[in-house]
Amino acid sequence: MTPQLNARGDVAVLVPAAGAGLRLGPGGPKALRLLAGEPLLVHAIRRVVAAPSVRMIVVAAPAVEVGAVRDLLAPVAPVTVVAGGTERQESVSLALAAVPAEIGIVLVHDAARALTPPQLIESVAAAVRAGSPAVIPVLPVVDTIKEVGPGEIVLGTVDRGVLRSVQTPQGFRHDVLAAAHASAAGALTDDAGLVEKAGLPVTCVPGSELAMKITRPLDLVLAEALLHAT
Ligand SMILES: Nc1ccn([C@@H]2O[C@H](COP(=O)(O)OP(=O)(O)OP(=O)(O)O)[C@@H](O)[C@H]2O)c(=O)n1
Ligand SMILES: C[C@](O)(CO)[C@H](O)COP(=O)(O)O
Repeated sequence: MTPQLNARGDVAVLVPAAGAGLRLGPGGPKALRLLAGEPLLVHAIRRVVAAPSVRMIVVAAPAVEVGAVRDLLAPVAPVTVVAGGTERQESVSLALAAVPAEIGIVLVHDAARALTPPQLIESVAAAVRAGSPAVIPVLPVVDTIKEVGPGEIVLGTVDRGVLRSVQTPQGFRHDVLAAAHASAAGALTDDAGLVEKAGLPVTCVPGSELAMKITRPLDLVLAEALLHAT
């Protein structure tokens, strides 16, 4: 039986999944690439549907794959599938348009972070519910970070104590995310960046190693190992 969403939940999760996956190399859209025999998107959605607050899931799929993605996800969860855009930001905007006004909290979650645990989805949603207009999960930066100039000459060492590596799901009050996307000028790599530009506070909560983004070929190998270790 298909797992059901919580009709009393207060959270919609937008899942941008329309990217090409160029950094992963040839093999088709990244969200449909296989991890332990199943598409990354299936792994991601299975974890989203297991989060008790989630009432609605909207997937932005590659335009030519919308029908196939509907069929793929039908046994996994009740999802709305829309065609994504050429940039991640456009895919998120198109998915957001499908969310009814009465859902108060909207999370944006990369299909590429396929192993993100349901608990992280809940902790981001809880922080928005507690009053933060925008919430991001973060991890400390573990490498020494250098600023470099022309000719790859080091200009200086950045204080990594003030840096964070940012993950998804990123959580927002619905009105805040809608306003940020409506006034977005120029593409940014994450949704919280749009809210920062609007001058609103963005709150950090602890992220998860399992929410790693599958970006390059080695990440698929690591994800497969993590899948078997958890
Ligand atoms: N036009 C786009 C671009 C990206 N994404 C989604 O945004 C998430 C984060 O993007 P990234 O990991 O960079 O994926 P790709 O854009 O596919 O990767 P690449 O830059 O290597 O092509 C992914 O789930 C991806 O499918 C999207 O929905 N629409
Ligand atoms: C949203 C994101 O996953 C947060 O780390 C990231 O910014 C996506 O960036 P990408 O360049 O599209 O991979």
